[in-house]
Amino acid sequence: MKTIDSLGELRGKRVLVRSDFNVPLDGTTITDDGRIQAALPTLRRLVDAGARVVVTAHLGRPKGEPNPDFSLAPVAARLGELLGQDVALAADVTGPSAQEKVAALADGQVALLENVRFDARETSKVDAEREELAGELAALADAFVSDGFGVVHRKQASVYDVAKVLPAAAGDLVLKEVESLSRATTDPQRPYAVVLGGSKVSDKLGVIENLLTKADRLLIGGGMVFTFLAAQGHPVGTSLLEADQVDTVKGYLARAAESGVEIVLPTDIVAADSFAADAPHRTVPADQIPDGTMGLDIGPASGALFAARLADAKTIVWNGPMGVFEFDAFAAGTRAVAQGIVDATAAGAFSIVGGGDSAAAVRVLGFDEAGFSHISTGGGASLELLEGKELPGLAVLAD
Ligand SMILES: Nc1ncnc2c1ncn2[C@@H]1O[C@H](COP(=O)(O)OP(=O)(O)OP(=O)(O)O)[C@@H](O)[C@H]1O
Ligand SMILES: O=C(O)[C@H](O)COP(=O)(O)O
Repeated sequence: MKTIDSLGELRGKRVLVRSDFNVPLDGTTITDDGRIQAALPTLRRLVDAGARVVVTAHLGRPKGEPNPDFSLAPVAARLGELLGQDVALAADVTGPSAQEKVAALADGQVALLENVRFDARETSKVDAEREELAGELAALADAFVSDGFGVVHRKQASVYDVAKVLPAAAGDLVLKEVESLSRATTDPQRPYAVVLGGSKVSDKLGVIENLLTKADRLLIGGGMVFTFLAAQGHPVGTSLLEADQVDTVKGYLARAAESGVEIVLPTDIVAADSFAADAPHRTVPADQIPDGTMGLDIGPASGALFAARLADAKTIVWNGPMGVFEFDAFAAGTRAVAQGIVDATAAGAFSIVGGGDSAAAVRVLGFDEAGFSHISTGGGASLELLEGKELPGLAVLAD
């Protein structure tokens, strides 16, 4: 991929940077600023080079129109604190306010455009519509740096189309992510263990198909578990279940058995009466989830089992929390897996944590990031890379 060096002298040049500032918010408070921190090396490098930096990013999934709940204002404030300079926030994406903020930039200053998904053309499936927005973004800059790793799997105007119009390069975060993740895809050291959890079950079930040909062990937790338990004929109460995927999962189990891939499922589950922080709950055998209860975490025996199956692994990929870790009562499984990965890493494994919530869980639960080899800012993006798919936002940066 082309790098920032290929863009030549940057002093006085307007450089458009695509970052991924899709951070978790509680109202207007950022609960985990990991994605902003991860964007700093590229932004500081451009600032130090004297570029006039114009950042574009999205937050959440607003429906193609301005919505104050999805404003990047909290991000502009936090970014300003971290960079040690005021970051002006444009009130629009490419309109008069954006043009005015960009025109006012001095060398080494940074401005942020408002949530690019306030413009419906950003995510349009119609090429001409995305290209039109990309043209407007390009008019604000002389060069483009793609550094929002978490969105490079999206064929969107600010990720993909704009890179075709301006001289374009990959930022330092994108390069670092691709390099680290490729260690798990090209010739991983074995045993290679993948831990999957979270709630985007249908997205991630597809990944399993591909991983069955690559990994030695698949450890399944989080909301993913219940479709597996159902495939084994067990009751799952009111737990998260992809009923139409049960047959597919039966196929995965059969193929794993044939090909010698070990699928590790929880043996106990924390079953709650409702989806609430203070819901009454108890630990039950995984094959006996009582009617009317929902599994919100893997149980303590499963946490220990998962840690044991990670202990001798040499490559570990983890995506998706083991339970609803946002509630204390259901965080123990995620904590046990995180600790298991930290211990395996200390014993020499190469470990990757991917996914917005998984990375946030690591930090919120108090783990030192240095205990993992790589914490990816990408969820879907890192999984698609691990699957071996071509990512539009990377392909467009090819040298
Ligand atoms: N048993 C469960 N039932 C319901 N939700 C669960 C369960 N286990 C985990 N979750 C929820 O899954 C969510 C995270 O899932 P998700 O698939 O989005 O992971 P992620 O790490 O953010 O990856 P990505 O970046 O791809 O979204 C958390 O908010 C957590 O509460
Ligand atoms: O949070 C993410 O995974 C990225 O920011 C991409 O967001 P999206 O799934 O809404 O495209």
